[in-house]
Amino acid sequence: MLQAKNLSMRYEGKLALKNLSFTVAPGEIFCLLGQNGAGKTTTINIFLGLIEPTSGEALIGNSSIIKNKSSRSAIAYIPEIVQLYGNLSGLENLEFFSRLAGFVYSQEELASFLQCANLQEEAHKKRLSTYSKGMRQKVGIAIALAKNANYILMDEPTSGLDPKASVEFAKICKELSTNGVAILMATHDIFNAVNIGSKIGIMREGTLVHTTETSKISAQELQDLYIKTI
Ligand SMILES: Nc1ncnc2c1ncn2[C@@H]1O[C@H](COP(=O)(O)OP(=O)(O)OP(=O)(O)O)[C@@H](O)[C@H]1O
Repeated sequence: MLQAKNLSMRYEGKLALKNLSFTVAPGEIFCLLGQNGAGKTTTINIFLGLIEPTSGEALIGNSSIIKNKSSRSAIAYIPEIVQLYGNLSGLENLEFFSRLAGFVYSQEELASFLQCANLQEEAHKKRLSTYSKGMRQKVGIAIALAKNANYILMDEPTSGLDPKASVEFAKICKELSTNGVAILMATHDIFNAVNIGSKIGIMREGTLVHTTETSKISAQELQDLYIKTI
């Protein structure tokens, strides 16, 4: 389980997170919504161990991200634009990043991760520089699969994806969650949040002001609640 326990974060006098607490259990997809500056990326960056909270704790299982750096190996990260090597193919990028995480796979195994991430076979050996944003993201998902990550953090993963790519992305996220992966996703996309998430949190000025299960709310109701809240 991912757990935020009373997280606060102060940047040069500005309080960006105020006593933020939530959990993301295995199999859950928790989508964080909120205006620009609400604190979503700060939350993700704390779980990535990139910044240290001013107070409170970010836990993976029972391990503190700060105190136990090895706990980070269970995490994969999919940013808005997945950064990969443009002159390597999808397959070569996957091989490189898997090795970096300590996993050595055969070419067949690597291809099967790309297949699970829904990257069409004819693209596997093409240079990354020829890939669309959605295709890059699929390589990012394949890397998460190859790392055997129990936790995946995502920051604006659907921004700029066309509707078909978003639907495919939602499907893969749901498959991952069915396999027990816990996903924490920051997004501005209300429709995708309802579609992908199992739980939604609305943040305002560093606090979580609403948490709801997606089964209990429609996209229209969520939009109304969001507008009322922020
Ligand atoms: N490195 C930093 N130094 C100072 N202030 C920062 C820093 N990073 C973020 N902030 C401030 O912290 C607050 C939260 O920012 P954060 O990026 O977490 O918001 P967000 O919800 O992810 O926004 P967006 O939707 O625009 O990505 C903002 O007021 C921002 O200006």
